[in-house]
Amino acid sequence: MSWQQRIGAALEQRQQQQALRRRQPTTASGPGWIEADGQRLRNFSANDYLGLAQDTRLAAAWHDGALRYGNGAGGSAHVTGYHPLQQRFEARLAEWLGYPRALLFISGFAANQAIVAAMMAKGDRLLADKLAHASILEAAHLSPAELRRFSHNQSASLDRLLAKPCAGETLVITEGIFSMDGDSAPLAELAVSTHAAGGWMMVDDAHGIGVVGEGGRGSCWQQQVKPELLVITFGKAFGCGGAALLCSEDVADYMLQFARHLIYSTAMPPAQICALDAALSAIKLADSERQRLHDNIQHFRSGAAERGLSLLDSSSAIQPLLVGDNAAALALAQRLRQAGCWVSAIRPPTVPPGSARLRITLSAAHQPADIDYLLEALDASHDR
Ligand SMILES: Cc1ncc(COP(=O)(O)O)c(C=O)c1O
Repeated sequence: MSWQQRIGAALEQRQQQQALRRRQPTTASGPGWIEADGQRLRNFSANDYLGLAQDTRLAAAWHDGALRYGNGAGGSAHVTGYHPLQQRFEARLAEWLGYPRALLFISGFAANQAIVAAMMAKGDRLLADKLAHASILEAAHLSPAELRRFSHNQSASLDRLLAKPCAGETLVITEGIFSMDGDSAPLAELAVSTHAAGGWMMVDDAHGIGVVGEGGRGSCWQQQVKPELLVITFGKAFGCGGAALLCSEDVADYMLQFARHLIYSTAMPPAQICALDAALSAIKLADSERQRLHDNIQHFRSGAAERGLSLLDSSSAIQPLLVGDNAAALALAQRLRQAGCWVSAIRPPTVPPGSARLRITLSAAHQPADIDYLLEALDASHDR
């Protein structure tokens, strides 16, 4: 088979499965709104849970930062790209979350790849939740360590895997709030099992940080759990981009030697760090936004129940409506778009086969009337 035939066959297969992915240019159009193809739509697909992605405080900090410090970091943090702003912001994050150290990464995907690659060696064992994010599983598949997956959120299933002997080290990985299902991991139970077996725990709290826990400190804070490795990302509630690992002094120093995504990649631009610093200040003060988001979630779930719409069991800002069939999920997303709501259809391989869904996300930027509008549109468009 030639390159051309291989690529053609893969695309054809995706097409036949109604799983071909396409991107559509969109622009933000005011908090909670998006513009696509000249149409302004209510946006129920973003991870901008607190409405910070368009916050002018962040924009001003980014703008001022670029004027003062330039556009790019100019090199890896190991060369000339480690700006004092980064050092200060890392210290601020560490203090906020009660860890000795924080290390910035340019994205959550890069952080997960780097951490798994640096931690895991041949003979080790990586135990990941079945629904762990692609960035974790991708890294795990590339790793020489053995990968086993435990049933979603089932500590008994994790216990069974932990009971098997392993000559090397064990790392258990889960998410705080799951990106596609919106439910929370039983972190305390998983931590007890992991530590009883002498393992370490890594939690990716991309969807919990800023949103849950006292002052937005995330799922681990909320559940009083302190994993050895905590990953937070800044593309969601922080309204920006980038990620950080929270860890011990030794782990941070170890990562600086062995995390190749840190060593061989240009550091985060200082102006972006200015915006992140402003985002952290905003998040610390965002109790009313978190309350509004919580109210929006309650409002949506009770409206969905009244209309007989079956949502997955989630109390987070991620409210999936299971459809099952790929084509049906796409058609429903299309009908909603015609009705003025942007909701993404998520299909395999992002989610398990047969579980295509609408991934509805709510934000503090939504008004109750926007949510009523979506509920009416869902009621009218969804064949149940
Ligand atoms: C759970 C989880 N981890 C990691 C990532 C990747 O983060 P980033 O978008 O910063 O690369 C995502 C985002 O899509 C996510 O949902």
